[in-house]
Amino acid sequence: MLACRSFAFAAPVRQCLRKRSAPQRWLPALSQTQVRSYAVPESEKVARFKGQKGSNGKYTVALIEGDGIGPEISQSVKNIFSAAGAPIQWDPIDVTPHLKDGRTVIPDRAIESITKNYVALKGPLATPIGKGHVSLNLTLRRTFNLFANVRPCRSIAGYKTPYDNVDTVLIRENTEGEYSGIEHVVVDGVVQSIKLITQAASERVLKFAFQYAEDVGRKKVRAVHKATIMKMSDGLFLRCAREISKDYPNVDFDAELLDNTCLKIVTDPTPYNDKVLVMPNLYGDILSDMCAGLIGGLGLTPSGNIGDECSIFEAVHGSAPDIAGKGLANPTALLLSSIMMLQHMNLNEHADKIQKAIFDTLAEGKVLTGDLGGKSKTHEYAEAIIKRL
Ligand SMILES: NC(=O)C1=CN([C@@H]2O[C@H](COP(=O)(O)OP(=O)(O)OC[C@H]3O[C@@H](n4cnc5c(N)ncnc54)[C@H](O)[C@@H]3O)[C@@H](O)[C@H]2O)C=CC1
Ligand SMILES: O=C(O)CCC(=O)C(=O)O
Ligand SMILES: [Mg+2]
Repeated sequence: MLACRSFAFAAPVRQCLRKRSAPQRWLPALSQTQVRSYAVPESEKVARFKGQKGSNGKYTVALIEGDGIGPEISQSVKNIFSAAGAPIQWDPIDVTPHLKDGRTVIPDRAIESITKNYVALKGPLATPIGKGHVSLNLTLRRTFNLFANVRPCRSIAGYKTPYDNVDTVLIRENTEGEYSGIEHVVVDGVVQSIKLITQAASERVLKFAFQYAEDVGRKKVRAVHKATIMKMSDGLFLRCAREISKDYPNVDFDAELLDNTCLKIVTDPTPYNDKVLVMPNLYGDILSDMCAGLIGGLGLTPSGNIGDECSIFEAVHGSAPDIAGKGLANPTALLLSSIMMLQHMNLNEHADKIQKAIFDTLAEGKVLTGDLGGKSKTHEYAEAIIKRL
């Protein structure tokens, strides 16, 4: 099983984060080369990706295909990576849970693969409602201490929505908060669910958010909270944010109440383009789906679950049971997550090449899946991307 994991950056990582002067690849790349990058900061790659190239010149990445539309969209990623000559070999793993000592656990083989390979790409995993096993998505995040969930959301050139220039970055605390899973019946008809907020977990995600803002050249970190109501829990998160902000004099800081953030983003998202939003778990879950709605839906938004020792990349969306098995799914969100993964592994040339083919295909607008108003099947869209490589 996993070794004990630190709740803060280890000292050498901390030094590495402070010393770096970031090559600001994320935003400048947009205007200079039209290659749109979803990179996590350079410091994260240096500090976190420790994978070894195999004797065949390839890196092994654990692959969880997932449920519902998972296998269809994973197939698109595999086909496109293979056509692009990306130096990745997949290690397919099964995370079907079983009971051990009364607890839901993921198979050891899956844990070993992710631990050994440092990175995984994950399709969506369905969670039963109200009963059954705990969310495997949350279990993976907690098992590997993937404390920061980075969820960027950018308008797609050529795809018209009510908003033209959305470019939000949301960082969600990923291990505790409202999703701590501590619930019990007090007496019949009375249930209590505990929102756990700790200083350690708050500080590590806040440090990550400030470092991220500095690395990608965003002006401000904004903490999104509801400390007016949850005075102690969100109050602690906010207090930690104010303290951590003092270590980052080059990044401005402010805070906003969650309900006000929702109102403002859907009214005009552009003022959020120079900010990094950081927040407790549940707020990040909800706001990230809301942001996806601004740019054309969940078929388009990627994410990275980042930890000190390994990272798992996945789309923001779920298993989409309403369209599963019909070839209707848009694989772009998982594809962009795989681009984030390549950038995290410092395989930027491959990331740029695939990313350009994706955005060019979308911009041309001839081969699109149904969610974007097109008529093409998942595999036809993937083939159109492959033709452009
Ligand atoms: N990280 C993960 O693995 C996540 C898993 N889930 C799980 O997924 C299951 C379904 O949840 P829902 O609430 O239905 O959310 P969902 O995200 O699966 O679907 C919401 C809506 O978006 C559409 N959609 C999602 N991804 C799409 C894509 N790639 N292309 C085109 N349309 C897409 C769906 O068809 C549906 O209409 C649940 O069991 C839930 O627990 C939900 C969110 C995240
Ligand atoms: O684990 C789940 O069932 C849902 C997770 C989720 O909504 C998310 O990761 O955004
Ligand atoms: Mg969600």
